[in-house]
Amino acid sequence: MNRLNWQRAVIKVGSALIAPNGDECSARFLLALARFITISRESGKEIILVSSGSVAAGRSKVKIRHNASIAEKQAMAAIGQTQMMANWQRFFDFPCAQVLLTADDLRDRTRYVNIKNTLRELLNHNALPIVNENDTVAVNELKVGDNDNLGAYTALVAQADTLIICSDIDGLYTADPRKDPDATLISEVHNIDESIYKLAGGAGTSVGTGGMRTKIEAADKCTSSGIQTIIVNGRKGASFDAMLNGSIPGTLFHASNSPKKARRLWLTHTLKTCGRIHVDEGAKAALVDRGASLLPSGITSIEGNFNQGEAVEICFEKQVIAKGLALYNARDLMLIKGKNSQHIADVLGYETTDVVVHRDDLVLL
Ligand SMILES: Nc1ncnc2c1ncn2[C@@H]1O[C@H](COP(=O)(O)OP(=O)(O)O)[C@@H](O)[C@H]1O
Ligand SMILES: N[C@@H](CCC(=O)OP(=O)(O)O)C(=O)O
Repeated sequence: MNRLNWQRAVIKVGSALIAPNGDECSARFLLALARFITISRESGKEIILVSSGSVAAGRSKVKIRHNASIAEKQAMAAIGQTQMMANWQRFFDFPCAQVLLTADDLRDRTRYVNIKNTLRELLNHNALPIVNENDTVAVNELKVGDNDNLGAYTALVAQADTLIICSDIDGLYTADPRKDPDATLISEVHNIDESIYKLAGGAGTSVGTGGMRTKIEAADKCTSSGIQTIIVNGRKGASFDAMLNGSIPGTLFHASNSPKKARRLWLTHTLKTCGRIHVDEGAKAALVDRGASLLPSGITSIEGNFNQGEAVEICFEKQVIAKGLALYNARDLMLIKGKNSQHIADVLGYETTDVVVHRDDLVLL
């Protein structure tokens, strides 16, 4: 029997739970989930929500007599998004924070780093980040397109260890149970291959966009990066009671590695380095002995012309001691090297963070 073990989760909630009638938000299926979020947070766990439902929530406010055009759907999203956020906020005493993203934001290195920093800061300040696609600007070419995959990207950028997809079905079945009465629930998946993808039909409900295929795609992205993925039935309060007790009520997609190990492998072997940061003895000791982040004060020189978010080698006396993602580009680092972090804004006119390489993005070699 698998036990649920997690510390930082992204919880994806589908339109079918937010707006079960296809228009207007409802508390009906969210109370049990809100309780799960509150209790989990009280026990020290971190949660980021990825919430669908803006189009469904705004549907009744945009009167149409035909199939909705893209602009009409974008208008529905603009109206529904604020309702969806307000609907969430009424369950919690802590602040809900709206984060609207497009695929373009996730592809752009600088924006990716900014998203990551913002999510980290929101969690540090005890807020509940609620992510959705920025539907009013995301035309087809710029779209992630469905919130299951957006949930996976969010889990990756937030370095979560778990993605929980709350749907209107108990988990992954051997076939779409709405069409095949003999379909049975699959409680765990160790390896996502073509045979798993073949089990999924198309989009399930009229308000949802993804169906089971996009949930498998999301699980595929996450598990290969060390993030376990669970599909549960968010319509059943019992699903959340079970998870609070450490059980897994739906389908568990096992992670191929621990997130730390997967990230270490990715940082060490997959990422191409674009430059070098040379550090002094104090910075080396901080990194190696204390597992600290790299501050500008310990930097002695810069090599190469790397951008923010690119991988660099960190060297002490010409030896590579670590590899990590730079939070400032080479040009700006030349200006702040050797300086105390509190002077970054004075020198550059802006400050993204007070560290140059965060310890989460750093691997010792
Ligand atoms: N093999 C399968 N197992 C479970 N559900 C499936 C399967 N294939 C297709 N589906 C459909 O996927 C639906 C869930 O997707 P969707 O309606 O997009 O939900 P959500 O709004 O939660 O994202 C189910 O209701 C079901 O009809
Ligand atoms: N951004 C869209 C999400 C659409 C979507 O993926 O819906 P779902 O399949 O219910 O998760 C919205 O808020 O309506």
